[in-house]
Amino acid sequence: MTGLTLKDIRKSYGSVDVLHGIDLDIKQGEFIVFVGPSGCGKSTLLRMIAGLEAITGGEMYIDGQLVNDVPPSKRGIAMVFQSYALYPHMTVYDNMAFGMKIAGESKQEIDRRVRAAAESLQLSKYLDRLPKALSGGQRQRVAIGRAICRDPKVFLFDEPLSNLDAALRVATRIEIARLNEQMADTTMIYVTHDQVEAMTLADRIVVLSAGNIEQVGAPLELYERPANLFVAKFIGSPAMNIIPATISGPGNQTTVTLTGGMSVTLDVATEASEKGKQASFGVRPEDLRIADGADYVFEGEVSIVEALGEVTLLYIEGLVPGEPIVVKLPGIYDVHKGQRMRFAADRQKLHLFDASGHTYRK
Ligand SMILES: Nc1ncnc2c1ncn2[C@@H]1O[C@H](COP(=O)(O)OP(=O)(O)OP(=O)(O)O)[C@@H](O)[C@H]1O
Repeated sequence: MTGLTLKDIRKSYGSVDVLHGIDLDIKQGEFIVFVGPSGCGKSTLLRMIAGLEAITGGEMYIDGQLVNDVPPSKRGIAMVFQSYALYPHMTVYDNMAFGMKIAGESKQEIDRRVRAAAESLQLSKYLDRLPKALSGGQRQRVAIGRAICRDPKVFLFDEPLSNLDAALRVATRIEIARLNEQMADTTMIYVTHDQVEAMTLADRIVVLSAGNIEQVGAPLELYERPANLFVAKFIGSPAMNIIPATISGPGNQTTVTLTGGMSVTLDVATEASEKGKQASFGVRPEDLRIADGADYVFEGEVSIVEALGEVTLLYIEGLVPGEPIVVKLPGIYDVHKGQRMRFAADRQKLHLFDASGHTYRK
C-alpha cells in the first residue's frame, strides 16, 4: 500500500519556522489538494515530500518506509512544476524518455511507455517537436507525460495550471481528472491557489494557514461544515459573510443578536453557559435570498450591483460600516443602487463560531 504518513513534520529556515508540526495520513490512490494563502507553506510541504527540501523535524513515511533521508530519485515520486521544466533542445519524445534512459530502462520499454503516455494525453502527433513549437497547455501535458512514464507511486503537482490561460486551464484540469481515474492506485498530491481545481479534483482538501493545518476534509464537507472561521472564509467565493453577534438564546437551536439588533435563530446547538457570549455569525452569499415575508436575517441598502448574467452580486450596507454583506442571486435581477432590501436564509445553512473562531456545530 503506497500511502503517505506525515508525523509532526516541521520545517525551519534558520530561525524562521515555516511548518509547525504537520500530521497527515494519505491513503494510496487518494487525490489530496493543499490550499492556503500565499506563504502558508504549501509548496514547502510538497517539496519536502518530494525530497527537494530537508525535513527539520518529524517523520515522513512513504509506503511504510521512513524516507526522511531518502533522496528524491529513490522515493518513487514524480513531480510536475508550474514552469514545465522541459529540456528545450530535446524533442517531446526525448523529454518524456529522459528519466527512463537515466534509470537504464530498455529501449523497448521506454518506447512503450512514451507512446502510451502520449496517447493518453493526446500528444502522439507532437512526439518529434521541440517544446518551443508547442502551446503552454501542450508543454504542460508533456511535463505530465514525462512524470507518468516514470510510473510513480506518488504524483506531485505544484500549481501545474497557473501559467495557462482560462480555457486551457479547464481543458488541462479535465485531463488531470481523467488521468487520476486511469491511475487509480497512484496517490496524487496537488498544490493550487484555484478553488475550482481544489473542489473538483480533490478527494480531500488540506487547508493550511501560517504553517498549520486548519482542516482536512472532502470538498463539500469543508464547504458545508467549516471547522473554524479561517476555513469558512477561505473556501467559497465570494467569501462567507461574517457578522459579529451575541448569543441571546442558547439551546438546541440558538438565537443570536446580530450587530444592528436583528435576532436570528440557527439550527446549531449551544450550551446554556454560552448565553451573552460574543460570537461570529456566518452566511454564504449564495445562501441568501430576497425575503418575501417578515422572516428575514438582515436588511440594508444596496451599494453596488454586479450583474454577471448567470448571477447577480449585491453589496448591502447597513450592518457593519464599511463591510457590506455580499448576496449572490442566481440569474438577472432588476435591482438598483440605494434600494432597501431584506434577505432571508434557511436555518440549516447558517453558521456560528465562538470567540476563538471555532464552529459551534458538532
Ligand atoms: N529558502 C527559503 N529561505 C527562507 N524562507 C523561505 C525559503 N523558502 C520559503 N521560505 C518561506 O517559507 C514560507 C512558505 O513558503 P512556501 O513557498 O511554501 O509558501 P506557499 O504556501 O507555497 O506560497 P505561494 O502560494 O505564494 O507559493 C514563506 O513565508 C517563505 O517566505
